[in-house]
Amino acid sequence: MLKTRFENYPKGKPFSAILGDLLGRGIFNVDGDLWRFQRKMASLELGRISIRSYAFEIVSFEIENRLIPLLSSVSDKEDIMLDLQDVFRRFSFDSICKFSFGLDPECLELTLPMSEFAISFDRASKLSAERAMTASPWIWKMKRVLNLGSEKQLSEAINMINTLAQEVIRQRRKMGFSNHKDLLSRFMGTVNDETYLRDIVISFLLAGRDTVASTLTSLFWLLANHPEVELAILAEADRVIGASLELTSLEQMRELHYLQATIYESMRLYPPIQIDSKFCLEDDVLPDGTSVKRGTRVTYHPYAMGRMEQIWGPDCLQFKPERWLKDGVFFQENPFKYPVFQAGLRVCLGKEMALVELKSVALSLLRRFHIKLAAPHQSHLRFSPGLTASLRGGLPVLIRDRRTPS
Ligand code: HEM
Repeated sequence: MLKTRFENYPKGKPFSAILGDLLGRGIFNVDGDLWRFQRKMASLELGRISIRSYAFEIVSFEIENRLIPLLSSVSDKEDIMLDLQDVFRRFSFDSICKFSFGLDPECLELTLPMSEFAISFDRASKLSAERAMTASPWIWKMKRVLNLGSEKQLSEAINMINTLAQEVIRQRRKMGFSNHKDLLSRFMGTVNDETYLRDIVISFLLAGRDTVASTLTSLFWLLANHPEVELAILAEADRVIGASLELTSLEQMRELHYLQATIYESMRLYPPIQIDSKFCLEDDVLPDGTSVKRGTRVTYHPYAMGRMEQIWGPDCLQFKPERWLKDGVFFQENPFKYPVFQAGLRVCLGKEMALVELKSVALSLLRRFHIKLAAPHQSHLRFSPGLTASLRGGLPVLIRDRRTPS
């Protein structure tokens, strides 16, 4: 594993460069000491029980009041296809905005236009990924100096993101923040620096939106192709929760071991962040003796690692939630073998919140609806360029209410 000296970015690296490094983290667009301080604060806030219950409250509200009504409105209509990926992206954007800033962009109201914030993020993410794939860095660097083509568009998207993030902070200030439970209000109680707060806003949106939507999209595609796994999830829910379809409590969600195993297994095959890089701040030596010079980019590949026979055995390409269960109880594989949430010093700070969100959505939708792929014979998923995995062409599905007699 990389030593801690491999911090993320050289001092003063611009946000565009951070986006270009495959997972944005504006919080850490800073030198090592400040990064450690900020990460510590974020980790203290996200570690609180109160914030987890707050996350559960928000997610439950979004599911009951927006997601389920939306799916119900198209259920049993054989001529209406729904792009589940688009729905999940809207859902996760609304949820992360409410959780992080206490503001509601209402993206899940399909009749309303998608938020300009979300559109700018998508544009910046796509352009950054395309930049990372250019044959030589000189091409994009030259375009950036001349402010041309894709670099001009990227800089416009980033300016828009920065302006909107500042607007979020202004609104939060105007509405008052002392009695609010969202993350930004908690930070505003102790920090007054505008740039720091702006970076927090951007970091949480980048970290918590597309990752969740991407996981849900692949999960539902896998479940549509593995009805036996779907049945096992439903049987576990009936056993643990009983007949009530309402989401009950965080404690009860934790008892859904098979569901958790299914989510982990789905992310093993389809990690939302397929590839991740770090830059080396000083000359260093990896544990296997490989020497790495200052400035080298070191990349690891969770997508490839999840499919390696040396790591997962001869059935590595099969979707088998059981590999995560010991006597029916979920057990965590070594995080260095499964770096879907990173590991060690840099492990995802929102992991617990993400799991609550993923389990809640999966459970609520599976228990109410039968979700059928509109193109059932697609044997593998195809991705578009972006910082987070997203399906080319979305995930068109047909929805059927489970209570409707067949
Ligand atoms: C399935 C969902 C998610 C996955 C797979 C995921 C994965 C990751 C990964 C791989 C990193 C490490 C990036 C790096 O430094 O190399 C990370 C960092 C982070 N994640 Fe998540 N994440 C998810 C959801 C969330 C959510 C919902 C939140 C917010 C509530 C969040 C907040 C963060 C933050 C703040 C960091 C920065 C930590 C740091 O760089 O030190 N994540 N995440």
